[in-house]
Amino acid sequence: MAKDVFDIVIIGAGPAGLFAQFYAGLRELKTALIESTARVGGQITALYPEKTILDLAAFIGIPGRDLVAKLDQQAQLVNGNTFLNSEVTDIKKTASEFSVEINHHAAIQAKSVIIATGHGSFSPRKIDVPGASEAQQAGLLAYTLPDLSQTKNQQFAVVGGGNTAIDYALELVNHGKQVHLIHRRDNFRALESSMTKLENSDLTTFVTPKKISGLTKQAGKLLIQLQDMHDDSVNTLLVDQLIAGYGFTASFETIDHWQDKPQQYQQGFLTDTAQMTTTPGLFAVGDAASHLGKSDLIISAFGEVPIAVNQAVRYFDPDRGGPQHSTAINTKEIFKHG
Ligand SMILES: Cc1cc2nc3c(=O)[nH]c(=O)nc-3n(C[C@H](O)[C@H](O)[C@H](O)COP(=O)(O)OP(=O)(O)OC[C@H]3O[C@@H](n4cnc5c(N)ncnc54)[C@H](O)[C@@H]3O)c2cc1C
Repeated sequence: MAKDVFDIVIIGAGPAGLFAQFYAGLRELKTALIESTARVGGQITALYPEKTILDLAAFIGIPGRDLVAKLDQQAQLVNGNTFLNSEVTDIKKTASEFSVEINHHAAIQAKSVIIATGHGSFSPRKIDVPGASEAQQAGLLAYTLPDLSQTKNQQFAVVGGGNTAIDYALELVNHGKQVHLIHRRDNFRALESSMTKLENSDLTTFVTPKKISGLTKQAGKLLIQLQDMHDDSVNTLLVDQLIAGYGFTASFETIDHWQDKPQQYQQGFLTDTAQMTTTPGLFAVGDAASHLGKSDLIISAFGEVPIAVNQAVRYFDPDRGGPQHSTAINTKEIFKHG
C-alpha cells in the first residue's frame, strides 16, 4: 500500500462510502476507500441485492444490485484508490494526521477520515460441521470466491440457498466451472433470472434437499458428507473446493478496539451538524453516523456525504474555500476518461 498521505481515508464501501469517494473526487481530493469484504455495496450487496429500493429521489424503484453498479461506476469516474479485503483494525490520531491500520499490519496516513462502516464489519457465516476448520486451513473450504483465473478444470460445490450462494454459483458457471449447488430445501431465495440461468446451464447440478454433515480431506480433494433432509440417508460428493455462501453478519467488534474511537451514540457514532464525530477530523456518514432524529436510509447517507467531505476539507485546509456547484466543474479535467 502506498506511503503517501491521503486527504481523506473513507472506511467502508457501502452506498455512503462509494458516493463519498466520487464526491471527494469532484473536489480533486486524494482518497483511499477501504473495504473489509471482497465486494462493494455494503448491506445492499450482502443482504438484499434483488430488492427494489423505492425511497430514493428520482428513481421509480431501482433493484439493489443496479444501484450498487451505478454507484461503483460513478466512483470509478474519478481518481481514487480502492482497497478490498482490507479491514480497518485501528485508528490513531497523531499531532497532524491519522494513522489508519489495515488488517492488523500496514498503516496508511490521512489528513482526515470519513467513517462509513454502517453497523460494522461483515464477516461470513461459518459452516459448523466436523472437519470444517481443517478443510478451510487446507484451502478446500472458502467463504468467498477464489481467483477464477487460477482454477482450471476444477469441480466446485456451493452451499446455501440465498443470494450469496446463488451469486457465487452463477459467477462460477459464467467462468465455465462445474458447480454442485447444495441446499437443505428444494427452493432458493434468490433473483429469478439468476436461478433461471443456473437451471438452464449444463454446468449446474442441484443437490437438494441435503445438508452437509461432515467434511474430510481426501487426496487433495474434499469429500462432502450429505444427509438427506427427508429420509436421513447419507451420501458423499468429491469436489476440488467447497464455497460456503450462507451470507454475512455485521459486527462492531473490530471497531470497538480502535484506539481513537469516537463517542458512540445508539448504533453509530455521535455526529454534529458538520458530520464530525467527537474526534476532530474524524467524520461519519450513513448508518455509522448517529444523532437525534437520524434515519438509517440510503438517501440520508447521500445527503450527509457532501457535508462530511466539504467539512473535512475545511478541517485540513481552511483557506481552500468551496464547494462549487457541479455544473461549474470541468469533467475533462476531473473524470479519468474525460
Ligand atoms: C433488508 C434491508 C433492507 C433495506 N431496505 C432499504 C430501503 O429500501 N431503502 C433505504 O434507503 N435503506 C434500506 N436499508 C438500509 C440501507 O441498506 C442502509 O441505510 C445503507 O446500506 C447504509 O449504507 P452505509 O454505506 O452507511 O453502510 P453499509 O451499507 O452497512 O456499508 C458499510 C460497509 O463498511 C464496511 N466496513 C465495516 N467496518 C469496516 C472496517 N472496520 N473496515 C473496512 N470496512 C468496514 C462493511 O463491510 C460494509 O461494506 C435496508 C437495510 C436492510 C438490512
